[in-house]
Amino acid sequence: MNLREKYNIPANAVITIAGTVGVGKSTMTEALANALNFRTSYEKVDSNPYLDKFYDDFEKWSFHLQIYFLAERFKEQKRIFEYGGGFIQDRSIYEDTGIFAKMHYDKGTMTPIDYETYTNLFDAMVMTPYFPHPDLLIYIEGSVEDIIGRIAERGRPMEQQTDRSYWEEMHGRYEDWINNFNACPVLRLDINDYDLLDNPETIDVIVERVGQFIEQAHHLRKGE
Ligand SMILES: Nc1ncnc2c1ncn2[C@@H]1O[C@H](COP(=O)(O)OP(=O)(O)O)[C@@H](O)[C@H]1O
Ligand SMILES: Nc1ncnc2c1ncn2[C@H]1C[C@H](O)[C@@H](COP(=O)(O)O)O1
Repeated sequence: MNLREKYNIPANAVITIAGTVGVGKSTMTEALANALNFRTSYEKVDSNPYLDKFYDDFEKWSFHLQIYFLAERFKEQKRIFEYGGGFIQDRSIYEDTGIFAKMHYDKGTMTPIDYETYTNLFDAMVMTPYFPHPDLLIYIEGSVEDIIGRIAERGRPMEQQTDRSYWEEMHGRYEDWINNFNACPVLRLDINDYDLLDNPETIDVIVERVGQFIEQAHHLRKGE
């Protein structure tokens, strides 16, 4: 019996991994997908034609980048649907609007008109009964110090040149966002409670928690 069957995780489940930049989403996506024998949906960074430009000039490129991400994530959503689920998704579509677009609008690096156009498009595409929400969102959290340390260690040049206050602001926004998030069930994981790099077997405990959580959420939905 494989891990997925052992912990009763449906073969068509869709699990999305959320959390601030550098917290460990891609690492978790890979480990969980391997453990469950699921497909992955990664956020591609190297082939993104706007990301470098955006980090150089937020005001000029924030709208273009959000539209690009929305299109990419929607294409991925379609792919997941076509396969009939069984996916681990690196970052949720909800963070694009709830964190990034809103933060740039609030900070004045996205104009009110652009923000309105973007949110109208987002709501028309995503916030409808026709858009399937994930079965579970795994939210990874950690201290701002640890996360900034990981961003530095990973060393993407565009992120290195970005002021520390950007990551601090984002970290605070994530806490508020997740406390009010209700589009699907949420399992919270603290980065101090597991270590996929030095102890890859800790994924077993995470899979067990995912199984229990999906089962619980299922019973809650049925009112049992
Ligand atoms: N458990 C861990 N312990 C220490 N470093 C980690 C751990 N998980 C991920 N990292 C490191 O943190 C950095 C960011 O991880 P990554 O998975 O790329 O984050 P994200 O996808 O959330 O931006 C990478 O350098 C990665 O190797
Ligand atoms: N919607 C977004 N707006 C601005 N920047 C974004 C958005 N989604 C992702 N990003 C950036 C943040 C990071 O620099 C890279 C990749 O994110 P990561 O959390 O490391 O997977 O893209």
